[in-house]
Amino acid sequence: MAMTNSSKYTAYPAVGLSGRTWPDQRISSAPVWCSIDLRDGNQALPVPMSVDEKLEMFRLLVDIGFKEIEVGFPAASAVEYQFVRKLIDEDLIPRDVTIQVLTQAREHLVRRTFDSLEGVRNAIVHLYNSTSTVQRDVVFRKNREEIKAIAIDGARLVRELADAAEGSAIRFQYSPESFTGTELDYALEVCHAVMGAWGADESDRMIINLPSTVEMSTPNVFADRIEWFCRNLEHREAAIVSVHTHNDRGTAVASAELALMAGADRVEGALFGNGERCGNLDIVTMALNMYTQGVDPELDFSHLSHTIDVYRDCTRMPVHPRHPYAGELVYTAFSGSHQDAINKGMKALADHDDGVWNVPYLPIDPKDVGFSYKAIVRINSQSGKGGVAYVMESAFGYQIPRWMQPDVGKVVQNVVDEEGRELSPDEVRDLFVREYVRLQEPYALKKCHITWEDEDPDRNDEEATTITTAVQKGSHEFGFTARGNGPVDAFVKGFIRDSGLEFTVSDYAEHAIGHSADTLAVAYVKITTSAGTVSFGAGIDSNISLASIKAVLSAVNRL
Ligand SMILES: CC(=O)SCCNC(=O)CCNC(=O)[C@H](O)C(C)(C)COP(=O)(O)OP(=O)(O)OC[C@H]1O[C@@H](n2cnc3c(N)ncnc32)[C@H](O)[C@@H]1OP(=O)(O)O
Ligand SMILES: CC(C)C(=O)C(=O)O
Repeated sequence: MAMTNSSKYTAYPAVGLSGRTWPDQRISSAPVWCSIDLRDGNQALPVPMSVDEKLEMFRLLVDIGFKEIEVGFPAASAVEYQFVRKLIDEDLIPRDVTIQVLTQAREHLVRRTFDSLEGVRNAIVHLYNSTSTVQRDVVFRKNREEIKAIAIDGARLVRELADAAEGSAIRFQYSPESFTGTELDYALEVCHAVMGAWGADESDRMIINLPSTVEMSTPNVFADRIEWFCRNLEHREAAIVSVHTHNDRGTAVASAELALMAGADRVEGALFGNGERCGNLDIVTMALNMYTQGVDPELDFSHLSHTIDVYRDCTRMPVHPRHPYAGELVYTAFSGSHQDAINKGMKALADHDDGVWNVPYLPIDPKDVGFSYKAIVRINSQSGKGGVAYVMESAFGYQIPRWMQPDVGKVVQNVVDEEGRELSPDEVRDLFVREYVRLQEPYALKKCHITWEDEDPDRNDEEATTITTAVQKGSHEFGFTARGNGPVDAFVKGFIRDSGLEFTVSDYAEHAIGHSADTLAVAYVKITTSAGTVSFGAGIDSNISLASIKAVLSAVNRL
């Protein structure tokens, strides 16, 4: 059935903001971050966290560097209440961290919330009531004044209880919940009323948190709303403007980023975007977006796998393999042209590292978030020569020369096509060795002795090296002695003379693998027959001369 009912939805209204400034702004410093993993994240889980799981998550959030952490909705359940008590009773809150608790603007819930906070050093009490048109009409059946009165009554009670909480420094936060479904002027009116009830001023700033409880518009419209709100807020200096974006349209991060450009000071969100429905703003993504623009996010995600492990354990939620920065496939290229560019980019970086990360297809250095370069390139049927060369070099140290890469790429491509699966790095290496190195048919080198003549100004360089070999061909063994300008030249001359084959070595490269006593030499050759046929071979030996002779023989065997 086709989707023919779009007419039952209405378009979100534009703000009509003139002279908007946010499009020209840049995010140049970290906002105040508030983690809501233990509240909005938790309330959205099929199985909410236990007290122990909440504690494990709390410790992770502290380690990451959050200074404000919404730890729950203490009036909601025994676990929520007990967790707050545990943090306070067992003195588990670092001195530079402020816990935040959420409550509806309802008297019994506010009172219970304050009970949970008894003895706390610092806390933010976060009060909310829904102000949206639809909730006014269908949930509360109250008009604008009556809904505003809920907020004011709640705020007054919070002020009274906070004043009575001796020894505790309580700050205040108010959210006109469902802000995105609320007329802007009305949201502002309610926030002004709450500010008045709390007596917020520059020395005692309240947090006004503007949630896209349901994300309803493109991020630019949300940004317009935030800029409009900041412009029209009386006593802007008495408020910290915070945003709390949801991801119903898949743009929670963009909305929060544009909101910062539009004047917001603070951002609430959760690790990997956990939260109601399609989730909250993903703080990992937003922080790393800032980081990759050269801005210190003041949150530490340098051990992202540990963050993922704790998150999975506590929430029982997976992290999608394509999740920005964190998914297990986001640092991997399977496709040939990407692999080729990454291979060249990594090489360029190694050759002249000026401290600036600039590798194609990799917006962040995986090492900055604790991942290795191991899986940057993986080999399947979409892969190309550059990818194969990258795997061979990064995993095993083989520097396959550019002129040989297309041939090796084709060999690997044929196998992945045939097998219809990914090849592991070990399988790629084994295939290379099988195909180019370990070839004993039809010719196998049995013996090889090389001598050089002493330095002699009258010496003919063309004849300076003498080689004596024994070569097996099937059941027949033949040997030759030949002279040349080096071992390869001497071997080729003798071999051509005795085997009757006609070829020249048209390309040659060599390098060492490993260190000190374990060093091996690898040689690569391309030979071209008199008929124009080309063949590639490689040789490995602790002796570089033998490695190159073996490479020639491998290329001959592959003809
Ligand atoms: C957008 C957000 O994420 S907001 C956070 C939401 N989080 C949660 O809801 C999780 C925690 N909440 C809970 O555990 C429960 O809802 C509780 C314990 C807070 C309250 O539970 P209950 O009293 O059983 O009520 P319930 O949750 O069904 O709430 C609905 C009632 O609260 C009323 N209500 C909701 N908010 C308010 C408010 N600010 N002021 C007055 N009444 C309110 C509703 O109108 C409704 O009233 P009705 O019963 O007369 O129709
Ligand atoms: C309580 C508020 C901030 C909330 O969670 C929301 O509106 O999504």
